[in-house]
Amino acid sequence: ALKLKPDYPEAKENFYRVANWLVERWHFLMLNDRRRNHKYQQAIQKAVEGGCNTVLDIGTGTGILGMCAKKAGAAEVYACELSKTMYELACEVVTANGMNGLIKILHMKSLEMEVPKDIPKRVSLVVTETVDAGLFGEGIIESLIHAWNHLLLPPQDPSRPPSQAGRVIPAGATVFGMAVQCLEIRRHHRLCVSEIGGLATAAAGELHSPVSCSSEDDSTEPYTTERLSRLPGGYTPLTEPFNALDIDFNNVQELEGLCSREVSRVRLPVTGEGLLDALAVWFQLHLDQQSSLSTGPKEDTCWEQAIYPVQTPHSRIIYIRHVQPGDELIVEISCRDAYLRLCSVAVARDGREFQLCSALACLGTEQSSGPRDYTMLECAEMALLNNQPYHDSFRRALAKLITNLKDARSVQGPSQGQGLEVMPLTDPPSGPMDPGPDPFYVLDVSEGFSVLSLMAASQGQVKAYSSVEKTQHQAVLRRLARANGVPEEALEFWLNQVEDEQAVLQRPSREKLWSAIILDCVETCGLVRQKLMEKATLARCLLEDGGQIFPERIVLYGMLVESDTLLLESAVQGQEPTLGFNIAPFINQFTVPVHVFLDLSTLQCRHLSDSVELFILDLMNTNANYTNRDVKVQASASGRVTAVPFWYQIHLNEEISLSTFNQDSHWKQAAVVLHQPLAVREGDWVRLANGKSITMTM
Ligand SMILES: CCc1ccncc1CNCCCCSC[C@H]1O[C@@H](n2ccc3c(N)ncnc32)[C@H](O)[C@@H]1O
Repeated sequence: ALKLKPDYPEAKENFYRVANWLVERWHFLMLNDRRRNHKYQQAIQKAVEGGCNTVLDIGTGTGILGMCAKKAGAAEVYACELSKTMYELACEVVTANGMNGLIKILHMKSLEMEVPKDIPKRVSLVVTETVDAGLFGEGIIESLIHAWNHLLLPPQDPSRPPSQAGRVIPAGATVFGMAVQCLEIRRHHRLCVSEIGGLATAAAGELHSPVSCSSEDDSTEPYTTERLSRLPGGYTPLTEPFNALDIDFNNVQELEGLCSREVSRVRLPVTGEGLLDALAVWFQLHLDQQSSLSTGPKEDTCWEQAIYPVQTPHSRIIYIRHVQPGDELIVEISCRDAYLRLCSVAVARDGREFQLCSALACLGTEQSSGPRDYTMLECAEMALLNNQPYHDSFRRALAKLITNLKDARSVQGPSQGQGLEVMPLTDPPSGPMDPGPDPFYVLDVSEGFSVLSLMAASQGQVKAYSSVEKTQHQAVLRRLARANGVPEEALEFWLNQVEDEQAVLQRPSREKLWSAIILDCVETCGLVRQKLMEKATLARCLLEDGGQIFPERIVLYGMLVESDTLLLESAVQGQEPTLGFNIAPFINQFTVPVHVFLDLSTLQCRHLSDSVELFILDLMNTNANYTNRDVKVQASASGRVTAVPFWYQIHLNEEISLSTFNQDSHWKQAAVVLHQPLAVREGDWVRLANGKSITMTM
């Protein structure tokens, strides 16, 4: 589609989504990390000069480590890469750097490689950086066990010359952990509020995010990742960093023993007072005896840390999770199924131990007894639930609308049917029950878990339709309804009755129209949802007189910033960071101009302008939109504009609006990163021409 109509916005947006998916953002960070590249190059050079002259690069990515080995003088260099996109890219890069035919690149996973099928004989050196923030997440343990058993010469020992011995770079790793208090982490993993939008939340029961060490079901992952140094609101260390694990990649017995190693327990003196929200984990990668790379929160490293949220039964959360100096935190460390698992199992105080989570559960040894006693919400759904201003704004806007409609009715009497024949989705209540005043019909088409329909139903005289689909989530809403005195029949689940989303926007019953339709406009990542305007246009036709869609208007704001951080995450900055190898033009094909999931409040950047209104999406009458309005922005300081971050003011009605850029917001922000930074002097005017997705022409 892009070739046919290059400026077709939808296709462009989809291409960027695909590019984002094909090549992970860390490739840019890694290749721009000149220190990391230089350290690997030094270690490889030393090994090759020390006699390792046959090399295998596992997970070559763009091929940079393989090329280091070749350049260091290795006789034979092999590389393997499991991603097709990266494999093809590595072939181009190696050729462009004059090493075509000198490095044999295989499109396969190292575990499938055999001697002599894929490489003629065992190699004396394996180099790899197949690690993620939790160290083992890219399968390095499994890869190295296989490499030692099938691809590497036997390890160094005095009886053999170095050229006949095998070794690995990195030589090993030291894993550190630290207990932290951090509100930003807490609000993504547990319910922190006892009331939202006028609804008491206790009846919701246990709510957990899908990040947990203890539960067996595969819908969870043991850890999530965060850049601790960039989290809004920061974090408070509750213990000193502790050594969680040491691993020697040159000792295959140790590698094989890792997964069967019994669980180790550490007792950590609590050194700070606060709520125990999570364990943060990072590591030092020892490339060889002399040099190492660290992913710690204090380093000015670009890497994230692994985060193990403390999942404690809500009932016991308060007095146990609040720790203070003098307490001891007991943590279990295990490597079940090749993932590093850390679990805070108990707090020791005055000689007694208070369990945080059932120790057995931490090991997943106890079979999950019966249906789990909690409900799983995505992290973004949990953060939304904790966003009180969001729910209060909706509650006030809904109340205002219902009041206006009641007043209008008392003036003109009950609204007559429009007489239009439509496919009835739910017949109005029939039978002896007193018809009472006609209810107001409210439809919530939010994505994912949303309590807005229940908030509408709790206004009274409202029949609310929720688009919540999962039975577990519907059960939570029903429990909340009962606990908050909302009659059962005031809340219906819509998607169970209709086959497709299009039908969702049909009329509630034979002759009724909707009083309000709640749309979900902005994705958590910071972008407007696709097809929003089409949905709004359809929804508007289904409103009764005086009815409203929420929000009625979205205003997009942006500003000019100078941010090296965003540049380093978006494109390789020339040949210098990549040891002089010509890699940038190849990997930069996958640069995407729009960066999402940003925490703009903590992004290192210089503001080069005030925030300005970029464009308006008027959902109540689409033809009022300025789709390609030009905006002029005046530079408030001199510098290089590298990006235009943007966010939204969501207007529910004339008086009530909420921003997607504030500390309670569950939304992250997005930014357009310029292809070429633009030098500006204070006072310069910059023209931002924006189409559907903001493009920058200056
Ligand atoms: C301080 C390092 C650091 C710390 C914290 N966070 C990130 C980093 C940076 N490292 C990220 C690399 C992570 C991705 S691994 C790099 C490339 O290797 C490929 N692969 C992975 C396993 C594998 C295999 N067995 N056989 C062949 N290919 C394999 C992947 O397809 C990927 O393209």
